[in-house]
Amino acid sequence: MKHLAYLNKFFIKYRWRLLPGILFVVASNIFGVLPAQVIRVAFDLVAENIDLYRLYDGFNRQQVIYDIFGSSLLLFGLLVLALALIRGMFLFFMRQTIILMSRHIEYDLKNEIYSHYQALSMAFYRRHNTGDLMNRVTEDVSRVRMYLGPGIMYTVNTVVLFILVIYAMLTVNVKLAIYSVLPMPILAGIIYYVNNIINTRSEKIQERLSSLSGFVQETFSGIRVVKSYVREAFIRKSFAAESEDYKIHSMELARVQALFFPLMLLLVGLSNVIVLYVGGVEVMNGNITPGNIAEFIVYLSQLMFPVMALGWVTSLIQRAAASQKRINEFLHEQPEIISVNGIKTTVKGHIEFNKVSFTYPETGIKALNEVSFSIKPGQMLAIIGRTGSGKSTIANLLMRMYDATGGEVLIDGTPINKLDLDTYRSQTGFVPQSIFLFSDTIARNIAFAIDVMDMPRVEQAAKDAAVYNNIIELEQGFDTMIGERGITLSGGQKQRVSIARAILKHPQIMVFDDCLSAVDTRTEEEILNNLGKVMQGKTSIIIAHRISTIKNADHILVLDEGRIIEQGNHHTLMDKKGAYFALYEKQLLEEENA
Ligand SMILES: Nc1ncnc2c1ncn2[C@@H]1O[C@H](COP(=O)(O)OP(=O)(O)OP(=O)(O)O)[C@@H](O)[C@H]1O
Repeated sequence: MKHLAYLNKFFIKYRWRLLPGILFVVASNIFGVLPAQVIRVAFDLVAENIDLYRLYDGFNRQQVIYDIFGSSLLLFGLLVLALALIRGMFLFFMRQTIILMSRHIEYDLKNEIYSHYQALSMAFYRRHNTGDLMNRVTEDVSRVRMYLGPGIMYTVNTVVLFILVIYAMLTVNVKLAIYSVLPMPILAGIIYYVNNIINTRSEKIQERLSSLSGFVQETFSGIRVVKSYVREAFIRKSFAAESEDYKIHSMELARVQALFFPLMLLLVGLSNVIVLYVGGVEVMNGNITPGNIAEFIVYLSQLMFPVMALGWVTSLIQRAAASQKRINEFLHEQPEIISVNGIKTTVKGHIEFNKVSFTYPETGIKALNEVSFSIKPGQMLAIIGRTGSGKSTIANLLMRMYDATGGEVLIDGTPINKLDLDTYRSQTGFVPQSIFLFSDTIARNIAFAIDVMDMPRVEQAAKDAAVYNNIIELEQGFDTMIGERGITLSGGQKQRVSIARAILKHPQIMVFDDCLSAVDTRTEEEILNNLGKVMQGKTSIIIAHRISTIKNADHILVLDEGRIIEQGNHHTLMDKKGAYFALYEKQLLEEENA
């Protein structure tokens, strides 16, 4: 329950919805209880008047008595109707305040979680899968809303109705009141017990559903692999097995649910029988009137819902508490990458790595080991090395996706973690190794860094990235949808759109992480030439596998197992006749053979 205390701030924020809401609940219940008393009076009136009517049998007056009797019954009928209408009005306002409040809080909570997610660092995203992140912002928030809306509404409703009805019962006849509410605690207990079973089973179903949708999502994302390996039948079988599991759990739930209502009706029926029997005896003893029995039956029917709600709301609150616990776990996660009072400055582009080491927190893999180098504004740094040698890790540290675990990364002489994160990142451009494009138009993908679309800038960026001609050849040009809802670009086109997206920013520091691998050498040369112009006076870091890509760089680092094994420019490295030279020879040979 303590986890739900987190939501109290929202109750304060929306107090002017909650407080009137509670008043409306009370008012609707008062008008819900009153009709029972009107019915009792009407019932007794009928009993009395029938006797009176018979007494005047054969007299002229009998018709007058009949008329008075008829019109007073009509009056009672109208009174019951009016009370029901007033109750209905308050019920409407009750929902309009409390349920609407829960929707407002749901909206606030979702936004709060989402923006917190955005503040969290890469390591957090590595630790948790996307399904989990999505579930907490959708499923868990929905459960919490059930507590905020129906949970609170029915709890107040139950308490108020209980007090009013039990009080009304006790004022009529204590003995009858005790007898008729006797089965109620049993009813509430059973409902609570059955509800818990239902919830545990629902939870299992939910888990199965998540795993089923995860399975479907993955197999459709990888549909090309599935088809090319002719694994459709195998995947279908796995899907059927997952569905079977889901079906079994759903059927188990349906069995319990099927028992639920008959059991409840049995206990309610039992209460009615007790009222009729004990009430009948009391009427015969002259302690109560037959109208009181009718009144009691109405009370009992009114109590039925709160008793049901009691069990339901209890388990609903338990589930909401479990969900809020999960939400709080994420909300209390602190971003590892922070910049408190960071320096907001214009970056010139002087980069220095001073004995930088880095170990990935998730795996404990030491990806960089005392790496030192320096590069001045306007220069191009190239990084080459075997796969897994730590090249992308340098890019990650430069973009401050992670902080170095040893040594220092300095930007214009200032430690990178002293700079304001957003200001710094807004002056850097990054083209990641695994290209990610949004399911949107090409233009909007390229213009991702800016708030207002600027077509001339988009077109220029596309030209610089040597993808302009490919785009205008498409039927809808820059307005062509790409991604899941649109066309599929080739690997090289995707890389170039991604480069255009970074170029458009005109950043002071640009990092290209192996993003020319799917581009042919001629186009690569064109892009590098354009970059030379765009990045004049700015710093670029190019990670590559081909020497042809980097041979014109001002400084080249050769990495191996997280260490720099050679550095210099193309000529000095060639003269060394070391690892770089060997790689060059090897690639030259491969090219000749090709
Ligand atoms: N996010 C991560 N979490 C844990 N370990 C990682 C992560 N990213 C990389 N590594 C590990 O760190 C080491 C260096 O990886 P890195 O991606 O920097 O190599 P790379 O030189 O860029 O390789 P490639 O040329 O194949 O892209 C590898 O052993 C890799 O398994």
